[in-house]
Order: sequence, then C-alpha cells, then structure tokens
Amino acid sequence: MIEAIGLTKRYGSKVAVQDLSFTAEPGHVTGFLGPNGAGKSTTMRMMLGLDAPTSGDVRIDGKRYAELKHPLHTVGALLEAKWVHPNRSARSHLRWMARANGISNKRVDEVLGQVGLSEVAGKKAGGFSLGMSQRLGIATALLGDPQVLLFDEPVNGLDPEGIHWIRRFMQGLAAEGRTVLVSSHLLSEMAQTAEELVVIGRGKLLAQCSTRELVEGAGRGEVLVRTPDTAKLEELVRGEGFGVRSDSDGGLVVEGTETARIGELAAENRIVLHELTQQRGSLEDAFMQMTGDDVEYQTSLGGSAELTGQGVAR
Ligand SMILES: Nc1ncnc2c1ncn2[C@@H]1O[C@H](COP(=O)(O)OP(=O)(O)OP(=O)(O)O)[C@@H](O)[C@H]1O
Repeated sequence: MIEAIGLTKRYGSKVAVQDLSFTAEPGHVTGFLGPNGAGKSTTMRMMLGLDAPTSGDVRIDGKRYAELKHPLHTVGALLEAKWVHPNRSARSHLRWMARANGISNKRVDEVLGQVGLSEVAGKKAGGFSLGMSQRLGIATALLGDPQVLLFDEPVNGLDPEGIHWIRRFMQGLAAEGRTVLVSSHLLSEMAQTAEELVVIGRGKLLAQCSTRELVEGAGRGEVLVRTPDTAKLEELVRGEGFGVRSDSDGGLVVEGTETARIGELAAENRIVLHELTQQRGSLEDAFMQMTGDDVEYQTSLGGSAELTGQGVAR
C-alpha cells in the first residue's frame, strides 16, 4: 500500500505538489492521472526517496523509503526506460543490479522470462527498441519481487501492441495482490487499465475514485429520447423547465435529468417512445470538467471548463 500524507514539494517559488493526500491499495491498478506538469513525476520521485518533500510524507507499506530495510524487495519502479548503459546486455545489466542487492542470477533469468526478453538477453541494450527498453525497465523493477510497483508514463511512445502488453502485465501484477500505481496523462489509456484513479491538477488532488465513478459522477445528466411525436414532447419537457436540443437524427437531448423522469412524463401524456437512453459522459469529458482550470499550459480553447468534481472526491 502507498500513502501520500499532506505531501508538498516546492522548487523555489514554484509549488509542484501541494498538500497531496491519497492512498493506492493492493489488488488493483491505481491510475495517477493529471495533465502535463501536474506533479505526477515529482510525487513518484518523493515516493522513491529521490526527492525530499518540503512537507508531508509518503509511506510505502507503512514506512518512509529511507526506513525500508530492503528497498528493492519492497518497491520497484519504472521511471525512465533509457537509462541502461548502451553497451551492456539486458542480462548483464540485471545481473549487475542483482549482485548489488544480494539477488541471485536465477532470479535474473526469471524476470527476463516474465517480461519476454529471454531470447534477446545477450544483446546490447543500446540496440533495444523503446518497447524492449520498457520491458527491461520492468524486469529491473521486478528483480526484488516487490509488493509495490510504480510506473511513470509507461506507455508513452509505444505502439499498440506494446501498450496492450504493458496494460495486461500491470493488471496481472495487481491480480497477484500487488499495489500498482501508474501515472499517465492519457485518459483513454487509464480507463482501460486502472480500476481506481487519483486525479491531480497543478499539484493538488482533484479526485480519488473508481474509474466508473469518475465517468458516472462527472458525466453529463442528459437523456436521449426518440418519439414520433417530437414537437409535443419537446413542448412538455420545456414546460417542465428542462433545456432541450435536437440531435442530428431527429431525436431530442434533454438536459439535466434522468430517463425515469422523461419516461413518466411521456406516459402521463400518452406519448409513444422509440428510444430513451441516459447519456454518459466519456472519461475525457469528466477529466476536462475537473482539470479545465488546472492545466498548467492552457490553450484558449480549454479555458472555460469548470471544476465540477461533486460526488466524485472522497
Ligand atoms: N527540479 C525542478 N525544478 C523546478 N521545477 C520543477 C522541477 N521538477 C519539476 N518541476 C516543476 O514542477 C511541476 C510538476 O512537474 P512534474 O514533472 O512532476 O509533472 P508531471 O505531472 O509529471 O508532468 P509531465 O506529464 O509533463 O511529466 C512542473 O511545473 C515542473 O516544471
């Protein structure tokens, strides 16, 4: 388990992370989501003792990183893939890491197998593709068989096959009961990978919730309704004070309501319905609503979105 408790990091006058508190629990993938510059990497560096918090604390299984007796056996991380010496083979890199940490060569071969690099283990890492480098980085993180794993933007720049592989792999690690925290600014990716989400903007917590809650809680409350009696239904829903607009297929989109209300209104007035569907916002919509004002480098197009995280933050 990972706990961030009132975590703050300042670089001079720049506040990168501000009073951030959240938890990532074992057994599922937790997505650490935020726009560029939100403070994800800074937070992960503090988790690994690579950066000291200005105030607040991070606990990994109840302890600060500096207090861990066997850090590599407790927490593994993939921060940047291309840091391996280019002339070293994958196997010799892992053996070197293993030796420094009292880990056997047998374990090196195990993790090479786990990430699918056994056949290229003797090749120089300098010639590896980004996908292979990511696998080697993951193998390194797994060397000590840690219960807690951190992945910083692991799918950046990967092709669809590489993305799919990493996604499944992280879910597999979580299914073994490990705590898996993965950062991303890709919402669609997180929707497919993570069950739980921690959303930050400008270093501050915007929400901690399940992916499902985020979509449902921040999605627009709109109902799509189709009827052969469009004009009459439109008059009725306007009469009830709902906003309404037409969709491109002649249906009506009623704003700020639920299907039950529109179904009852139609029944009371003996209006036949051909379709009655609750419209759910996409994760992208939900995220834009939450982070619109918190994007560091905002374009003029994104400026008007409001922070409407009600019912989402825990
Ligand atoms: N060493 C540093 N010195 C000064 N400012 C820094 C330093 N490291 C990070 N920052 C600033 O802190 C903020 C958070 O950066 P961070 O890299 O943690 O964000 P991020 O969410 O990981 O973004 P990205 O997805 O772009 O990597 C940014 O404004 C960044 O410019």
